[in-house]
Amino acid sequence: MKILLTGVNGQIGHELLRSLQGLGDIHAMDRARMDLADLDSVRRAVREIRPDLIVNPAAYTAVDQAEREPDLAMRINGEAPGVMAEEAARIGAAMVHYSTDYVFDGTKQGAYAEDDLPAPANVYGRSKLAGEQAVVASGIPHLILRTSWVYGLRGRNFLLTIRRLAQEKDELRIVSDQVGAPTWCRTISDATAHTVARLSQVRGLDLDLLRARSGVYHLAAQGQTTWYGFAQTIVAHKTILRKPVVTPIGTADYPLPARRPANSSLSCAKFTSTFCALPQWSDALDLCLD
Ligand SMILES: NC(=O)C1=CN([C@@H]2O[C@H](COP(=O)(O)OP(=O)(O)OC[C@H]3O[C@@H](n4cnc5c(N)ncnc54)[C@H](OP(=O)(O)O)[C@@H]3O)[C@@H](O)[C@H]2O)C=CC1
Ligand SMILES: Cc1cn([C@H]2C[C@H](O)[C@@H](COP(=O)(O)OP(=O)(O)O[C@H]3O[C@@H](C)C(=O)[C@@H](O)[C@H]3O)O2)c(=O)[nH]c1=O
Ligand SMILES: [Mg+2]
Repeated sequence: MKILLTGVNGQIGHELLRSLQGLGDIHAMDRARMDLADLDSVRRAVREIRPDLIVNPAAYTAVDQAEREPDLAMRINGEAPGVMAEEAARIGAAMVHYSTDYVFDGTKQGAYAEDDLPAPANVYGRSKLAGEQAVVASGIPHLILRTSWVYGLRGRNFLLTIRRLAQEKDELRIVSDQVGAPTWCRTISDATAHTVARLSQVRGLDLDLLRARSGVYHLAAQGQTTWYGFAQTIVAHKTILRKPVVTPIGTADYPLPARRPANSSLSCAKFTSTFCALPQWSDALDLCLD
C-alpha cells in the first residue's frame, strides 16, 4: 500500500513516519514538497504519487497567530484537506485526518462525544472544523481523529515550554480553569498505525471495512487535568532538576488573542471500543520524559 504522509516535521507527523513503517511505502511530504497553502501544489502531489491512503497531520497550529491570519489558517486547515479528499475520491484512496478539541466551545459539563455539536471559539478551531467537514463531504472512506493538548520532545508544545521556563524562573503562573487531556504524539501515532493495521488485509487497506468504520473518533490520553496540573506534573518529574513554584491562575489573568475552551475533555469510548486502548495521560507523560 502506498501512503502519502504530510507534515513529517511536525510532532505527530514525525512519529507517524516511525509508527507507519511496515504498513506500506511511505511518501513523506514536507512543506517544500507539498505546500498546503498552495492548493495547486496539494493537487499536483496527490496526482503524482497516487496513494492508496493519505495521512494528514500537517496543519496551521499556531492558535493565537491564527487570529491575525484567518485566511491562511482556513486555506491550510480547511481547504487543503478538502483538496486532498477530492483528489483521493478521483483515485479511490482513503484518508486519515487529524482534528482538535478546539472545535468545541468548552461550555459542556462532562466529556465531549463525537456527536456533540461543534462550536469553535477561535479561528484555529473554525478552520479545523471546516477541514473535517470538507473530508466528510468528499464521501471517501476516512477517519477523522480528534485529539488534544499534544506534546512530545520536539517542536513547539507546552511540555517543552514548561521545561524551558523551569530553568529560567522561580515561579510559573499557569491557568487552572481549562480542563483537558495532554496527549503524547507517540500515543497518537501508535494508535493510528494500530488502527490502519486493523483496517487492512494482507494486500492492503480493506476499503469496505474502512467505509463501514468511517467517521469522527476522539483519540486522546485517558483521564483529565488542567494546564496547571499538567505543569505541576512536569515540574515534579525527576528529569526536571530545577523546581520552580507552580501557581494556579485564572484564564482572565493570562490574556491571549485566541479564546480557549474551558472544557476540552474528549470521551474516547468510541475509539477504544472500536480500535484499541489508550493510556492514562500521566503514564504517557512519564514514559515520554523517562
Ligand atoms: N498540537 C496540538 O496540541 C494539537 C494538534 N492537533 C492536530 O493534530 C495535527 C498535528 O499537530 P502537531 O503535530 O502538533 O502539529 P505541528 O505544529 O507540530 O506540525 C504541523 C506540521 O504541519 C506543517 N505545515 C504547516 N503549514 C504547512 C504548509 N503550508 N504546508 C505544508 N506543511 C505545513 C508544519 O511544517 P513545518 O515543520 O515546515 O512548519 C509541521 O510539520 C494537526 O492537525 C493539529 O491540528 C489536535 C489537537 C492538539
Ligand atoms: C506558557 C504558559 C501558558 N499558559 C496557558 C495559556 C493557555 O491557556 C494554556 C496552553 O497554552 P499553549 O499556548 O501551549 O496551548 P494552545 O496553543 O492553546 O494548545 C492548543 O494547541 C492546539 C494546536 C490544539 O489543537 C489544542 O488541543 C491545544 O493543544 O496554558 C499559562 O497559563 N502560563 C504559561 O506560562
Ligand atoms: Mg500553542
